Amino acid sequence: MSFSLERISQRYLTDSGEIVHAVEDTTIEVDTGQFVCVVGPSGCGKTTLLKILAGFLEPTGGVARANGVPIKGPSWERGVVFQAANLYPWLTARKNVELGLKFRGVAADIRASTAEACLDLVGLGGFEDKKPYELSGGMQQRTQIARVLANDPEIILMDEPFGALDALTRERLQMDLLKISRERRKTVFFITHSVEEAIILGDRVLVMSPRPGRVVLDEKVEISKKYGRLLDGKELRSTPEFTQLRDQISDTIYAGQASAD
Ligand SMILES: Nc1ncnc2c1ncn2[C@@H]1O[C@H](COP(=O)(O)OP(=O)(O)OP(=O)(O)O)[C@@H](O)[C@H]1O
Repeated sequence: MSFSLERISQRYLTDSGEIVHAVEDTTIEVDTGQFVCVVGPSGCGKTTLLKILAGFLEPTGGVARANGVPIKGPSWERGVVFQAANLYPWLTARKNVELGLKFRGVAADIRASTAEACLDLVGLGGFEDKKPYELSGGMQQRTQIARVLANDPEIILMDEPFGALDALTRERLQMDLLKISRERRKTVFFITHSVEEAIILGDRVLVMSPRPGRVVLDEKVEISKKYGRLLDGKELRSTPEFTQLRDQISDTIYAGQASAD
């Protein structure tokens, strides 16, 4: 499923009566199966765009569409993964993953087999009956991803999903996510503060300016294509193309920050 943000602007009215101009006239078009990463300074409106795509927020200007249809509210077709896993502590991993299907009235046996398959997919086979407190942070995050995958969304919206994880777990989850999104041809909108993570995961990296946020750089990542196969994170990082792109993206972020100061 493709999606688009067309001339989106977002102004928030704060409790103190101040108007915060978070996003300004931003247009982004993303094709089915594309993995788009968004980077930019804190407060530039990344989460705002994700909330609009999720249907949690109606923009004050412009229109968001999924497959050409205006987004009017949340939908199972668009799954959201946040930085914190937000699992229900009294439910097992399996029951947490089943929850969305339960709300949709899916039969118990199908719920159970779907949850099992999704937990297996994220490497949590054997942990189905553990409660969140019995799982590590990385495992909880895997459970959250399994919960979203169980709904089989066409679009996955991810807000710093690996930000709180240690480097090793983060790298493992990055590779798992890449594999799953490619195999299942999901369209992914992925927010991160890590320029390296954006290049490793993205087919495309968008850089946003400081508030009011706009897209100031939109770069295709074609390093693996050039080498004729999918490179893993370590291989990718050691190519000159990676270093060049990382510097270009970082320079764009810093230049935007410097002009905002
Ligand atoms: N509900 C709200 N009411 C008022 N202001 C808000 C609201 N939500 C966000 N903002 C403001 O809008 C701006 C953009 O916020 P947003 O969370 O989209 O940025 P972000 O790029 O995701 O930031 P970060 O990288 O720190 O998560 C910020 O200045 C924020 O304070």
